[in-house]
Amino acid sequence: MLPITFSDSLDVRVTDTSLRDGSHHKRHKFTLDEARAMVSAIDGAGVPVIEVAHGDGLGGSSFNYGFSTTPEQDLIKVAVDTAKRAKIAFLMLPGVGVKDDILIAQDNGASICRIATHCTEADISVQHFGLARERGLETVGFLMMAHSQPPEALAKQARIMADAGCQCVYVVDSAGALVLEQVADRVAALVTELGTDAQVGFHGHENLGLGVANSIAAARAGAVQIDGSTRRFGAGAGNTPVEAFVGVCDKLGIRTDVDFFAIVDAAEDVVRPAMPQECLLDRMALMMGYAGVYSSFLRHAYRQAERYGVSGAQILVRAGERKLVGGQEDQLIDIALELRREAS
Ligand SMILES: C[C@H](O)CC(=O)C(=O)O
Ligand SMILES: [Mn+2]
Repeated sequence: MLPITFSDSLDVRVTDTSLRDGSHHKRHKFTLDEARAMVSAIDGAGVPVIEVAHGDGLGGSSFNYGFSTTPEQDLIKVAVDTAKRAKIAFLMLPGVGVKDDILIAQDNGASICRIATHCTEADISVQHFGLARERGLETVGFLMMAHSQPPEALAKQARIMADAGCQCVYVVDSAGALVLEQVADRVAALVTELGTDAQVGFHGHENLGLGVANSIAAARAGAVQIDGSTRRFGAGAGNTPVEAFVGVCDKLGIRTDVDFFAIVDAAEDVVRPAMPQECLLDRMALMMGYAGVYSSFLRHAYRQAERYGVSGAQILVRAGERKLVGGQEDQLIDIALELRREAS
């Protein structure tokens, strides 16, 4: 018996993460009005879960990651007040946020606690899952940069999260670097390891243009929770576009409970106007997918490239060579200085 139950009309539960992963693309500048409008439209289209937080999770508003225009807890409160059906989720990275942030988010009405760690460090999430379950929150675990580990290694990390109280462990393709079978193999390894102890989810990025295809591969391999962002509003080239994913699911007979026409309208009329620009599959984003670089480094790489007069694409390629992980944003400065030295 799986610990989370969905309605009978659902094969895959979609989580829209545009108000969290999109925060990277918007440099954490969401306003309360934008959050209200987006939640109203996305919830109205039937998306069952909406994630809201700073791009780097609760507590992310900082010099290293970028300061938020609106405190994330205020965004959560507005999302909870606006949503008629959707559950509101939040993300937290142990060390970026602290346990009190979880309690405040719950007081503000959020009901799903998503804890993210680098995919070799699930053990730092144990106390957070314990607290969340003790408080009656639904729990999700994120194994970030999942391309960097083979399926068996990821499955072992997923076991740590599940044993700590995580109800669904996600394969998180933070770099948009995984290709079809590589997603399916990782999801299948987690499904085998976790059995009925926890569900498996997938979070994709579009850096190689594979968000929808990879998400379908994940669903076919047994993932029952899939993330996307309406209009691809996310880091790098963006996330799996919810509206395209829902359309493809309709055609394949995979039930999501999301109304295709309503989510297409939401993407065009409400979400796009809140975006600073479209999320592009351009040179920089492609480098990230190809070199396996954390998608949220994109805006930081743009900034350092401009500041030091060097190639942003080269910064990203070197970040991939160095196998940088989330939290090492400051090393992009070192790389930019190195490139400038080499050019002089
Ligand atoms: C904190 C990251 O942005 C989480 C995420 O969405 C990813 O790794 O991808
Ligand atoms: Mn992401």
